[in-house]
Parts: sequence; C-alpha cells; structure tokens
Amino acid sequence: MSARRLDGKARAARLLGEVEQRVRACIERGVRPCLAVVLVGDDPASQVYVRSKEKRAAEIGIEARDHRLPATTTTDELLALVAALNADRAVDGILVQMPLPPQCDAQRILLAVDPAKDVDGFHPDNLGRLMLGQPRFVACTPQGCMLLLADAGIALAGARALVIGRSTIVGKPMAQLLVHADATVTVAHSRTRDLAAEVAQADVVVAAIGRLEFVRGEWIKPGAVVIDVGMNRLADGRLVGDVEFAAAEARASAITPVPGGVGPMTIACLLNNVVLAAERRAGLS
Ligand SMILES: NC(=O)C1=CN([C@@H]2O[C@H](COP(=O)(O)OP(=O)(O)OC[C@H]3O[C@@H](n4cnc5c(N)ncnc54)[C@H](OP(=O)(O)O)[C@@H]3O)[C@@H](O)[C@H]2O)C=CC1
Ligand SMILES: Nc1nc(=O)c2c([nH]1)NC[C@@H]1CN(c3ccc(C(=O)N[C@@H](CCC(=O)O)C(=O)O)cc3)C=[N+]21
Repeated sequence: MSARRLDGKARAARLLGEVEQRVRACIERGVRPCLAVVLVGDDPASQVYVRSKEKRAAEIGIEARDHRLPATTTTDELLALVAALNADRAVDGILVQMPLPPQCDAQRILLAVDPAKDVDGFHPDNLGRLMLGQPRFVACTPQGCMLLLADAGIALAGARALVIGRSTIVGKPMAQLLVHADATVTVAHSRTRDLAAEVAQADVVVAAIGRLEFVRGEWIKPGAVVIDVGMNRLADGRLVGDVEFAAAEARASAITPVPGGVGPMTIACLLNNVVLAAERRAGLS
C-alpha cells in the first residue's frame, strides 16, 4: 500500500480562500482585520516564519503590523508593548513569536496578552476553554492537524490516537481535540517506555517531537493515518519531519509530507483566528 499524501499546502490555500471572503465582509463593515506580530531578536528561523505569516496575511487583506525588538529586550519592555497592543482597538490579534530570548519570561508575557486577542491560543484562559470543550481560539497547529485528519476521511470516534509530544502549544491541545472527537487518546513523551509498541497500536499517529525521522516507518500499523508536525532543518537547508517518511508512506493509508503538510495549515489557521477576532469587532459573530 502507498499512502495518500495529505496536501497541507492545497488545504491551506482552500482555507485561506474562505478566510479571504470573511475578511471582505469585515472590511465592508468598516473593520480591517489586523494582526500584530511581535518578534524579539534575530533568530533566522523565526524571521522566516514571521515573514511568511505577514505575506499570507497581506495576500488576503489582513493588515500585519510588525514589531521587531532587539535581542536584549527585557520582560518589562515586552509587557509594555503587549499592554499597548491590548489597548489598541484597531488590533484584532497579537502573536508573540516563540521562542523568546532567555531573559524574557515567556509565561508572564503569554498571560499578559488579552485572551480575546490571543490568536495563537496559548493563553491559559483559551487553553482552559479548550479543556472544557468550549474553545475560543484553538492553537493553530493542532487545529490544522484536525482539518487534515478530517480530509483523511477516517472516523476518529473510537479510533486509537497516539500523540507523541506533550508541549503546551502542540501535544497537549492536540490530545484534547482528539478526545473531543471521541478518539481513545494516548500521549507519549520522552519517558514513554516502549514508543514502538505504542505506535504499533495506533490508528492515528501525530508526531510532535522535534527529532529527525525519530518515528520509524516499520512501527506504523498498516493503514494508519500519520500526521507529522516535526520541522527539522538539515545542514543543506532541507526540511525533514519527525517520521521516517518513505518507509511510513509504504504502510500508512494517509500521511502528511514535510514540507507542505502541517506547516502551511498552521499559518492558515492563525489567519482564520484573526478573522474570527475581527468578526467579533465587526459584530458579525
Ligand atoms: N508545523 C508547525 O506548524 C509547527 C511545527 N513545530 C515542530 O514540532 C516539533 C515539536 O514542537 P514542540 O511541541 O514545540 O516541541 P517541544 O520541544 O516543546 O516538545 C517536544 C516533545 O517531544 C517529546 N520527546 C522528546 N524526545 C522524545 C522521545 N525520545 N520519545 C518520545 N517523545 C519525546 C518531549 O517529551 P518531554 O515532555 O518528556 O520532554 C516533548 O513533550 C518541532 O520539530 C517543532 O519545530 C512546532 C510548532 C508548529
Ligand atoms: N507564537 C508562535 N506561534 C506559532 O505558531 C509559532 C511560533 N510562535 N514559533 C515557531 C512555530 C513554528 N511555526 C511554523 C509555522 C509555519 C511553518 C511552515 O509554513 N512550514 C512550511 C515550510 C517552511 C520552510 O520551508 O521553511 C511547510 O512545512 O511546508 C513552519 C513552522 C509556527 N510557530
């Protein structure tokens, strides 16, 4: 069997088309959706992501306001900027690009973002709402993974799902979304005793580890669906996922490529969250 490739690039383009329509409706009501992007320091990977987000935003009529701060920025300086963006009526969404330099207290900064503008879905208020099954902003990467799973056409209800990774931005919200979709969910992490055995049981595998081709193709249960969140940059510039793609593709029924899988979905879901916030301001939702 050779797996169907879940084309995140195409799915993201479709979602962005829908978001663009909704942006137009906001603009007709006099509300221009606006995302404030805060980037601290000069990490090259972060610069690439931020540029990509701002480009996509501009293409569909969302205003992207760029706030670049030096690597020496203090927590208090960042808190002051966040407070100003919270108070700015024209700003619908605030994204503070992670990771932050070590002297910045990321927890304090995430807590300071107005939950109604937290388009990343990282604020405890939004994470808590997700736990309760009453989501406001759902973290973009897990939201994108759920859309790709819907496209894979498998019934999640009753399926065995394995999430590898338990970060607050990917693994934990992903597991919550799968629970709400009635899957039977296992969360694996670095202390998991026998990862291969867990993978072998799973109808759905979501890998969010950050280790190149860590999930071996031979572990995959034949016919399983594989979502690869991992982004590992090789010395030659190539981007590789957390799953051994070629071998996994031979066993799975559907699989996301890297690049062109989850990554573009993350950006589309972010802009989806921005328009959601703008619709509230425009009285459209
Ligand atoms: N496509 C996209 O849009 C995005 C991609 N990413 C990518 O996804 C990956 C994960 O990101 P993120 O969640 O932020 O990463 P973190 O580093 O925060 O979390 C990694 C998780 O993997 C677990 N882990 C580490 N080693 C092992 C192991 N040997 N076996 C099982 N689990 C292990 C860790 O376990 P423990 O908790 O025990 O340490 C941890 O829970 C990265 O490659 C990142 O670049 C991230 C965000 C968005
Ligand atoms: N506050 C915050 N929010 C984030 O959402 C956030 C963050 N910080 N910090 C970093 C991670 C990572 N992330 C990616 C988004 C898109 C691609 C993406 O578009 N990837 C393309 C390829 C890009 C390339 O080739 O470099 C793809 O997979 O096809 C990747 C990674 C968002 N993150």
